[in-house]
Amino acid sequence: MGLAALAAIPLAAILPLPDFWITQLNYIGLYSLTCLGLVLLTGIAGLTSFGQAAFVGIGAYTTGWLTVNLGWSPWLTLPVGLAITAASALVLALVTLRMSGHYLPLATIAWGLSLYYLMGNLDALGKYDGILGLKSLSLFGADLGQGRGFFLLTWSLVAVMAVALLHLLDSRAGRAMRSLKSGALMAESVGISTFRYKVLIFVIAALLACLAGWLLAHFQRTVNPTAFGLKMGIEYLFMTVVGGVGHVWGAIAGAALTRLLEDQLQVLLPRLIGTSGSYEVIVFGIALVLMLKYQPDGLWDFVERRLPRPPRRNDWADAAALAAQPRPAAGDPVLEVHQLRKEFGGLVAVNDVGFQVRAAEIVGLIGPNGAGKTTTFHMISGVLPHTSGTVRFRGRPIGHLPSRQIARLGLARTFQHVKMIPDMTVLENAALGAHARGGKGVLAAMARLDRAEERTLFREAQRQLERVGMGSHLHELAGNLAMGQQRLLEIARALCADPALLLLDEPAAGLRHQEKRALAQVLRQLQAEGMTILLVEHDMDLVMEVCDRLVVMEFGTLLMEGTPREVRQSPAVRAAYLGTEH
Ligand SMILES: Nc1ncnc2c1ncn2[C@@H]1O[C@H](COP(=O)(O)OP(=O)(O)OP(=O)(O)O)[C@@H](O)[C@H]1O
Repeated sequence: MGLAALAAIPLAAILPLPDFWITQLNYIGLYSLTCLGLVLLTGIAGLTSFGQAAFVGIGAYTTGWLTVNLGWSPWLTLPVGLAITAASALVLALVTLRMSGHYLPLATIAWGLSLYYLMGNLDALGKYDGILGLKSLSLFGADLGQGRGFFLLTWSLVAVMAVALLHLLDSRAGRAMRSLKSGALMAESVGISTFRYKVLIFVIAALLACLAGWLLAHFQRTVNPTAFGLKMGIEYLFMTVVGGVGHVWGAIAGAALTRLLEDQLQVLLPRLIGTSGSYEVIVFGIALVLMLKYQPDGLWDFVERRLPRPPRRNDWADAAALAAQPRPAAGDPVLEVHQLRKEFGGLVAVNDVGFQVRAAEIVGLIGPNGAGKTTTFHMISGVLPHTSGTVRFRGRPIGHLPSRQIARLGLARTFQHVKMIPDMTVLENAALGAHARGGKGVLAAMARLDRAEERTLFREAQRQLERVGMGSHLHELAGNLAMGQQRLLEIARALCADPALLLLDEPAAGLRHQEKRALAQVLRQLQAEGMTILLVEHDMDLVMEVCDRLVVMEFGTLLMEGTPREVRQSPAVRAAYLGTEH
């Protein structure tokens, strides 16, 4: 589709379209570039920005000032504009992206407003009159003007950027980006630095806006603050939402629909109403409300749901295997928990608990509801900081490390409430688990230089899915899976990390009898292959069947440790489960 779009551009340029339509298409192309950034920022990463127009302004003013005052070639001003944009976006991202909830959109509004007033008040930038007399772009001596030449350049850039973003989203880095909207917990647990990816996305979106600004300045041959204010920032977001904020092609659909509708309404509405005025704004407002109610995922989502979704072509069957970590020798201590404590205010959720897990052992952490099992899991895996105590993984203290670093050391986990990306396929979800075993970044992905690594990641994902009996679901959307299958997918994702220790939080919850039998089989098979497993589980049949040892907790404290037989015979454990005194 991307290549078809690229090929269609020269064709469109030679069509006998009136100049008016070429101008319209040029505006649509310019808006599309900024909207492409917003797809990544808002649609993929879930970060709302009203400040994109300010980055368009940086691109436009940089080239305006340098070409008019210093006589630079516009082609030299582009890297300068991109550098200024990257630096300012980086600073803004570092300051704002740790903010949660409404604070980020508010910060982008503040950014948009302050840049607008800065541009409008600086003498050097011509205050509110702006900079006049820019030259149009020329390439190899040919003036690109405002017509077909400019059309070719702008739409080539739009197509290249759209294809680059499509490539990016279908890559290791892209999967990490697509995982951001579901919260940081799962992504960090597979070794992804969510903050780093958010910053990257913010900078990419700003660079796309800057590129649009550079083009716009030479298209309009004048630069003034109106085109870069908050109103325009809101309009870019509006276009993207209408087009389909989660889809690359939605950016172009939104820009086209908005521009064409705006233009038609500006002519039609005053005729219908009988007086002139900006009535199109009111119609847009109503349209947006209706759109958000009836088609919240935008125009392109409506189109895409009607397009066939061919399964990914399997090109990884003969890919090389990923390098694996050396396994600890059977019997070596893999996990040592000592005097681990967690206080939530006055509540002691985990009270100086200690136990060990040795290599190739399956240990069950059991206890009644609220005993502190999940909290213990969270502390071991770095999700929650502990109040006191130590955790050692393969002899190394890990208590102070964030979860993504613990994951990278070889500790993988699943969650009590399954965490997967519903609109990614089962295969892609599992491949997320192997994130830390790959290294290709954003640029390699955009240029499709990551295919060899991608094949190794998918080969591993398929292998692990087959290992847990999910080999026939590779291309299904994870959101369509039954609960039991989702849990197996989480286990496969954890296995993709090549862990030395697997923490499974209630893996049998929601599974049917047959699925539980299959799970027990998988766990025993993993153990036979040398895997070490610590699991929290309420299903006593499963626990008694697969575990070598059990650690029993009650009210945050360690009640007893022993073999399943010893635990089954313990009056204290029975009393704890029945809720009687012991
Ligand atoms: N973030 C939190 N803030 C305050 N209290 C918490 C928090 N998380 C857990 N708790 C409390 O800590 C105690 C232990 O909870 P935890 O979820 O670890 O138990 P659990 O053994 O995993 O229970 P279950 O089997 O029901 O999942 C409970 O009393 C719970 O209410």
